[in-house]
Amino acid sequence: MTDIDTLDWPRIEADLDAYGAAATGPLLSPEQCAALVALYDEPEHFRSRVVMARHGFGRGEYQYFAHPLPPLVAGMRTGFWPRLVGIAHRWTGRDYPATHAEYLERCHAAGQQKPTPLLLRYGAGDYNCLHQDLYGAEVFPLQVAILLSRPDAEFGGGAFVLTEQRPRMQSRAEVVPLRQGEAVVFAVAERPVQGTRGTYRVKLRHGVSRVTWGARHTLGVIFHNAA
Ligand SMILES: O=C(O)CCC(=O)C(=O)O
Ligand SMILES: [Fe+2]
Repeated sequence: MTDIDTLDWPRIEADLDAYGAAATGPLLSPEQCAALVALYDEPEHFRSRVVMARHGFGRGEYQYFAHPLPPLVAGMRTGFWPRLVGIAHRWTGRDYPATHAEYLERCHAAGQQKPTPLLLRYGAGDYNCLHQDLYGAEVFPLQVAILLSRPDAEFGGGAFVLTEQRPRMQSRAEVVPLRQGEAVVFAVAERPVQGTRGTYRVKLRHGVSRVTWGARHTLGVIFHNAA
């Protein structure tokens, strides 16, 4: 695994400000990716399973991790946190505590106790409709998704897609190509844009285009908990 602190943070931060999303470069090793994928078939790690077609969310399924989170998953939350709080503060004007553990206390006070990190599994024909991962009033504005499968070797299609809705304008789409073990950091729901007459906010949604063959797995890391 690459140390989160050694990722190219000036470039990631610049991409986040410009596009609302940034690929990190290599993060997890193929062995770590395989170990996370293997967890999917061990139900004791999870608090709930969602079959996307049943809710109109798309096609495919995912499971939310239960407490205690596997160390690698917990490490993604605590490791990314100090690198994201400055950006989140600039975007929202809110102050965030130095550690993710302290932020969880804020989530708990807001009635959001359930862990939100999740493992997603897509097969041929599956896709994830454009959405925002909001689970209550407490929202941390950035999240991370890590591709665990090898594109073009284990699956085809299945692009990570973001759309951005500017006020009174048509939507813009952004595709973030990822390698196995690479993460994308992206805006949960909105981001500020510097306009000529001050700052305005654009709405973002993310999803995954249709997987044309094979199996695609991702680890989703959301920093706020769920009600
Ligand atoms: O599978 C993906 O790439 C995206 C999953 C997702 O929606 C998320 O992590 O919030
Ligand atoms: Fe999502």
